[in-house]
Amino acid sequence: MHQMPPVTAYSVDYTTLRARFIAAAQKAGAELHEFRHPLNGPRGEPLFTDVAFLGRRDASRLMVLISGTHGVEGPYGSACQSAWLAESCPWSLPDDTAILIVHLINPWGMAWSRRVNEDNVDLNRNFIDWRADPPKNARYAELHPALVCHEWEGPGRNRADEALAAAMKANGGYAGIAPVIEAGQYDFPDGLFYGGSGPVWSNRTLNDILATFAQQASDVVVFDLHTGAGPYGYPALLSVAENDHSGLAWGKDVFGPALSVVVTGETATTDTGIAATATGYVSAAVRKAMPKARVLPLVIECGTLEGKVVSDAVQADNWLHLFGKVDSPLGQKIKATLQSAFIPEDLNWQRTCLGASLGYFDRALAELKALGDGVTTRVVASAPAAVAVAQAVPAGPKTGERPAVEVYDIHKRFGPLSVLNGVSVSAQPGEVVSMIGSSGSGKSTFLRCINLLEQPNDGRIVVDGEEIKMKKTADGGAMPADMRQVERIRARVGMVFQNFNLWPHMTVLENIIEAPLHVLKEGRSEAVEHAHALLKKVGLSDKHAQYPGQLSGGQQQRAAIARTLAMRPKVILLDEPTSALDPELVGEVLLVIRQLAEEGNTMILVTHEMQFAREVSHKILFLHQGKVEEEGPPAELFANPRSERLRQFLARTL
Ligand SMILES: Nc1ncnc2c1ncn2[C@@H]1O[C@H](COP(=O)(O)OP(=O)(O)OP(=O)(O)O)[C@@H](O)[C@H]1O
Repeated sequence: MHQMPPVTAYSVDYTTLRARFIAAAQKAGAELHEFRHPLNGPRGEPLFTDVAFLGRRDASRLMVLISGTHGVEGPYGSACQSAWLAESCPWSLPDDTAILIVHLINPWGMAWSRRVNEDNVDLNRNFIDWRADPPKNARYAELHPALVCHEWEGPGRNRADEALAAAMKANGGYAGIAPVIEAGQYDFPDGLFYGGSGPVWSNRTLNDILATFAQQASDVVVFDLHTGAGPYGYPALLSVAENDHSGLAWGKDVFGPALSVVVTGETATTDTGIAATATGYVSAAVRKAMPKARVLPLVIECGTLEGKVVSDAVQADNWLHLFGKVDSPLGQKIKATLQSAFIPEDLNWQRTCLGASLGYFDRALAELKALGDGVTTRVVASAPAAVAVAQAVPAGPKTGERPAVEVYDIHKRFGPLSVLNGVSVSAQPGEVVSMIGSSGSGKSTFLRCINLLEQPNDGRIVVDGEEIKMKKTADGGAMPADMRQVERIRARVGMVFQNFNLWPHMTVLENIIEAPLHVLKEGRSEAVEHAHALLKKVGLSDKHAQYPGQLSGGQQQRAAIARTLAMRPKVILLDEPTSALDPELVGEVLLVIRQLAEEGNTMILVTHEMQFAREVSHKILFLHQGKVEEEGPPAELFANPRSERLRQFLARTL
């Protein structure tokens, strides 16, 4: 369904996006309305926020899609809106379900390629309660002179850069000052993340639109479509809220572990890449605008470049509009840098983000329709693997069944170095356990001990109810007693390595069928058929005849995952599966792993991708110096770390 989205390359031109959107909306039979912005675009073109409405105005179930809150991110949201409208034509909605699409709510920012609006306001800081005093951000005031310097280069700029570098050093890097900068501020109209001095045009217009089209609804799912935070090419599903509310439980019910909830607050933290310290989000606005409805506000956030790189691009753009000339060569360079920080000119990124987002839309719409049918089992057509993220009922551990794997009290020494000092873990069928911890804490060694790629010196390992027999060694340690049993059990434990470990002299297909043919003794045609199905699942149908050297790292890792799945493992061990990849290839692999989680595979994952671990895991183990220092469900462990060591680790990595 979403493997080849109709729009393959995003346009970054306002007029083109608008024309595409209107054409798609008309073809879909939507009711169209336009809201004229008071200012024009850079070529004098008039600017509008457009609204497409599908379904009956009195429908009680409503889905809302908002694009372009941060203008320059608009091409992604607009492409999603147009593609979804076009793809599902002709639309047939049940009487009681409607769709409201708000196209480019900050059209000025989109047309001028700015994240902010015409008043330098970050719209996602503007939806505060303007009857009260805006929040204070004293720490931003200290940083402001370093962030907003009138010189592009020269002594003043050097001093500003040095001051910023010193602030970063004192706070543990950019991650230490980002929560202050991105919290938003209401005192410096020329500053970054400025929230404004009152409701801006886009704020008022969104509220007008919701007052006109959304008042009748009682169950509402809202998507606000963003780019620029999180791992490259990974569209994360978030819900941002100042406090708990009924929509969040609904969201968890619908999307399960795929949904991360970001609870905001002055000192709140999150590993999602967005600012938990900020207020005034669109998510708050939509809830306020529909006080009687159950509203699930969602944000899709498609990761691009590192936080500091994106922030530098935003800072340069701020300088350009305050002190520079947009049409100078330097101005054009700054604009191009900003655009590529939010909309990478990378078809793979664009397709992945588009396809995954349409999957989320499908999922939400199916939920709304199911409410009306009184259907309790949620079913939605599944999208193809590499981009399918929004599945039916989210999987979870099957309690009451025999654990898929149990490991007790593992010890491992390398000569004098004691690497594991009694580590235990168990995973129920369908459970995803992630192991996190500093480099050298023993995570990989532990994983390798589970399938005896390393021989533990002590401990017990039980896979699918069968315990690996161990015998004592002369030095008082232990080793497997029966290598044939080890081989048999190993065949039930899949392993995905950091460096893929594909055979370079075999094609992708040969790599996948090799073990099923020789270890499982499957017939060739059965193995080949299964391999093709798995290649389809990981989005590599067309690569079966290629050699690993002809594939990108991300494709090789997806092929390696298909090879692991070919053995129909009881448990899959993944050892830092994305850490050897270029940043732009991480997202595609994470999406495949997330799909495996959602399909109910049992997995033990070693990873440094904290946000991802939080999303997909049912349980997280924090390892420190070869011991489990802390373990628990991700929400608890990340929000309330009990040990100082975990607190420090999270502060360093988030
Ligand atoms: N084969 C080996 N021989 C000797 N020492 C080893 C061996 N394998 C691992 N070690 C040591 O064991 C310790 C734990 O390594 P391990 O790779 O398990 O850590 P980790 O937590 O996975 O780290 P990272 O996150 O950097 O991958 C390290 O000090 C490492 O140098």
